[in-house]
Amino acid sequence: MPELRSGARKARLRNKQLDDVVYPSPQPFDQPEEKVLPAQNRTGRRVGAGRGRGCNAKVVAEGPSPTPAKPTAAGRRRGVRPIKSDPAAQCEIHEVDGVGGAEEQFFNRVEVVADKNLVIERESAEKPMGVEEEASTSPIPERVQVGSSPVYKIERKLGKGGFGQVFVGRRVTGGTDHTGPNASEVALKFEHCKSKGCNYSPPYEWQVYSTLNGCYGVPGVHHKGRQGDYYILVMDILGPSLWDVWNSTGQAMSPNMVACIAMEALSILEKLHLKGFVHGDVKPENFLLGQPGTADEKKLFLVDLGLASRWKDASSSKHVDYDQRPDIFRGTVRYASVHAHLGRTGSRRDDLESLAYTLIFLLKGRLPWQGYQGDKKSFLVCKKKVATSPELLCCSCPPPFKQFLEIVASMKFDEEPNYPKLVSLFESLIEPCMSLLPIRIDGALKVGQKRGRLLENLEENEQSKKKVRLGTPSTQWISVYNARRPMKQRYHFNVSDSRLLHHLEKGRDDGLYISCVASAANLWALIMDAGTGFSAQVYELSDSFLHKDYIMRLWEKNFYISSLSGTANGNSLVVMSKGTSYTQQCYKVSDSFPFKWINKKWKEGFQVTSMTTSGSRWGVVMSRNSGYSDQVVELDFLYPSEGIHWRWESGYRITSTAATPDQAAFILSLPKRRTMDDAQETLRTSAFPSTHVKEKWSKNLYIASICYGRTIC
Ligand SMILES: Nc1ncnc2c1ncn2[C@@H]1O[C@H](COP(=O)(O)OP(=O)(O)OP(=O)(O)O)[C@@H](O)[C@H]1O
Repeated sequence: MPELRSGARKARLRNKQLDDVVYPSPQPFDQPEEKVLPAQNRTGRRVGAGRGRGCNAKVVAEGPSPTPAKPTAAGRRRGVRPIKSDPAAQCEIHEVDGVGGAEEQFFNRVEVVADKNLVIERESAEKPMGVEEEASTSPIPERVQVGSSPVYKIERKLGKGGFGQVFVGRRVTGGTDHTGPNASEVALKFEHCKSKGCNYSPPYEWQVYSTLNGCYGVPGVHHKGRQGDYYILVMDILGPSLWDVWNSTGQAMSPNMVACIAMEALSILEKLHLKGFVHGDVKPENFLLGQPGTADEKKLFLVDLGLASRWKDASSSKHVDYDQRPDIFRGTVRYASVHAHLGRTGSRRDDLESLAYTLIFLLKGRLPWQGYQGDKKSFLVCKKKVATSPELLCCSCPPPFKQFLEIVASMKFDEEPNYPKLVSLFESLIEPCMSLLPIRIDGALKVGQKRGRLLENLEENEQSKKKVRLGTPSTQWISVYNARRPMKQRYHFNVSDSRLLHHLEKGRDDGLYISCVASAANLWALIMDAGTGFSAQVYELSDSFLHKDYIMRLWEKNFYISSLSGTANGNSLVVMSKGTSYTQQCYKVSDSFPFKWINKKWKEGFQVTSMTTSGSRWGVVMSRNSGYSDQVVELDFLYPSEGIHWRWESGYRITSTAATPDQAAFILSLPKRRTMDDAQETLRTSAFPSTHVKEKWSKNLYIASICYGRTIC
């Protein structure tokens, strides 16, 4: 079966494919990949697309908890008291340090989310609303005249995307050229004014075309305006897309052909980037050749600027700021860069990574992440991309493709691509006789001329220092250290359930409270501090993740979750303390990282104060009055060192960490009050970092957060 995600998907296949071009019988993987649009587009276009399906998240406000068990005398005045893991005894609370919590407060505080079915909304192959439906109610006009344009008669359909339909427009009078304002034939892109991409204002793409008009490799736009219910763009007519060509040439292209495409695509992207834009949706369907039978028939063009965004601020000319919003995905799953999957602000490196996947697809006919279906598609595809080494992805490809991928996949967010060097990688694959080339490489030749030998050696050294994705997942301890005034800190690791009580009692006797807990291989790690500021502490070891009744009961007694950890086999250790600054708390358990929920709670004044995982599930605790003025998330399939460094530079510090066997998440916070010494360091170690901790202590750096899970690839 072809890779179709829904009936809607079928309907959206290009008319061109269905009507005009006769293909060899399709292979299971030969459907063009569908673009996924953000629910909220930073550029303001296509807001709302992709919404409405796939989100089963429920926020359940809980009713009153059962009456708490009466505290035992033994528990009174004790700072730390365990509650047995025996399920029958789970609700028995042995510690109470003054029972408080009026019902009102209790209700105020309770906001438990016990939903386990959160799916990533952006992944759903939701049919963008708009053109298709509107088309039936508002027929495409027979003649078009917008602004000062000549009158065009509408002829055959050239193509259709999620938002636009493109038709041939034949000039009714005059017009003798092939391209330009005086052309006899033009391409007319219709977008319905009610489509989500327009929302009664001209499509965002128009602004980009206006800024780029005349840019090398971008079709010229001659007129635009509204007629009836449609916004219409009049542009140069082009020929088949690389997707069409790939299909008509038996779904494989020669290295010579793909090398020409690589070089010319790079020169087009260079020009586009020079204008301050990134394309945001580089893929075979968006590269078109010139019209057959014209001088441009071997010339490459890049269309569809609907997802373009600025990498360089128009007024300041500075690079836009780094950010990560894991709920925002823009682009096409098959070709999107890993950073785009993870919701990082688009920059030049993303177009290049998408180009690498495009080239490898054209060459090999398949990418290893094709075939995933369903709500977790984007997650699974991204995971596969991270775990596929350039070596593996480019096996059977000539070496330049692997080199290209290695370079672009390890680029920094604000790094300027070395276009001449990238172009030159493919030179060895080009046939020497220019007139026989399947694609014209005029632009690439100009880019290549800039290249100097000296520069080349310099850059090669730089590249060799960079990390390349190895494709080998690894799990490690991630420990975070904060500078602070000297204090007593103690750690225990490889602690079995039965030894927990012993360590905690010993700590309590020495005036230490638990500041962090973590788990590896179903054994616990405990960090105990003298400087927590807590006045009382209880914990519960439970065979569920997380034990709602216990937490609610302790909330009622003015204890708040101060740390927690889950184990791979579904157990959890919840530590609740008095003496925190928190005034309200809520938590959520979810099957995928609950960024949407976190984002919603941020808006309500909550901040993440602890989080953990159990297998692939996440447990996130958020509190009001946490002492942070702002918070951000770094989420990745490996340790996101670059993102963390960007955040550090902006004053954020890691305040929570958690990792599954697939992903690591970091919460970074901006403290309301800056401390004198805000130094922070992180370590990743295969074994518990016992010797490292001692070294850090000698420098007054103390463990602030620790977890075990996915780090590197
Ligand atoms: N200038 C052109 N000349 C010829 N065909 C074109 C031209 N522009 C677009 N097309 C055809 O129309 C199709 C849809 O165009 P385009 O990608 O701009 O629409 P879209 O609705 O923005 O698509 P998407 O859903 O990818 O955002 C293209 O894939 C191509 O086949």
